[in-house]
Amino acid sequence: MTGSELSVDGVTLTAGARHLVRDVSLTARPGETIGLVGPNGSGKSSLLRTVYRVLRPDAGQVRVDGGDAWSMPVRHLARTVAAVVQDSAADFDLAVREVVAMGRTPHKRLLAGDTSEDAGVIDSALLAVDAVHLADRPFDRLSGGERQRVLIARALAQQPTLLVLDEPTNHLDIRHQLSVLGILRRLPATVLLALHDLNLAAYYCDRLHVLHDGEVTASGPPADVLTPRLLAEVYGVAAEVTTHPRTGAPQVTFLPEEPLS
Ligand SMILES: Nc1ncnc2c1ncn2[C@@H]1O[C@H](COP(=O)(O)OP(=O)(O)OP(=O)(O)O)[C@@H](O)[C@H]1O
Repeated sequence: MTGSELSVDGVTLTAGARHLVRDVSLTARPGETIGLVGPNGSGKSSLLRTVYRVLRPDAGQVRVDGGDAWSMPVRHLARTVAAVVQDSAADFDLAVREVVAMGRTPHKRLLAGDTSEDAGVIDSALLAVDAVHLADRPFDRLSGGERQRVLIARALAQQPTLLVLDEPTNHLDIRHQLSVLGILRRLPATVLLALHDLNLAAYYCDRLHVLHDGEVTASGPPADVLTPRLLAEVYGVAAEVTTHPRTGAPQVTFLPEEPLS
């Protein structure tokens, strides 16, 4: 598995008279982990939808390895881009292993069964998200965090070169948040993910893009982007940013408006 080059050039997305995303440009180089951060309603999910081809931009272009993502044959797109979306309505009447096996579909001929290679990829994906013990359980009876891990395993089994994830740590306990983000960071694939937790974004992402009211207001390495000034402007909160003495990553401490006592 290698990484794709992603280039979002001047993408604008509207709904009626509203701009959900306005003239957004960003890049992800092969193998980079790129974080999209910003307040609720700032346009993160909408922008991601233009990348994994659910919402067509009104203007601008999404290019993957130089080709227009919106002109690619569907099968080629499915072999290239995998998406893990928020609260997907995935009430599959399937066992967990079958859900993960769906990730292999773009690599197979119609109605072909699983090869031993497919089985190995599925096993590795289940192991990566700590879900081997769930393999035979019905997907629709899992907890929110277990489902999320299985959907991430399905995306890993797809072996994409570009992985797009909307709040992948949603529902996950802290151990699984750290392990999933560690796995994503180490993948050779290029990863674009929306995250709310700025400290996790700072630690695991090579670069961040900050969205505010549908526009990118800052881009760069986390230490350059996550400044008290930007956090005040974009989120309207006071914060202190230090460099963590052990991880070397920026660490954001939010300062409540009023002391508790
Ligand atoms: N189909 C739609 N029609 C109209 N408005 C929409 C539509 N989809 C999203 N919006 C609005 O667009 C804005 C951006 O939404 P989006 O879901 O992209 O934000 P977000 O940054 O992902 O937010 P969150 O952090 O809450 O998940 C919001 O104000 C939302 O209400």
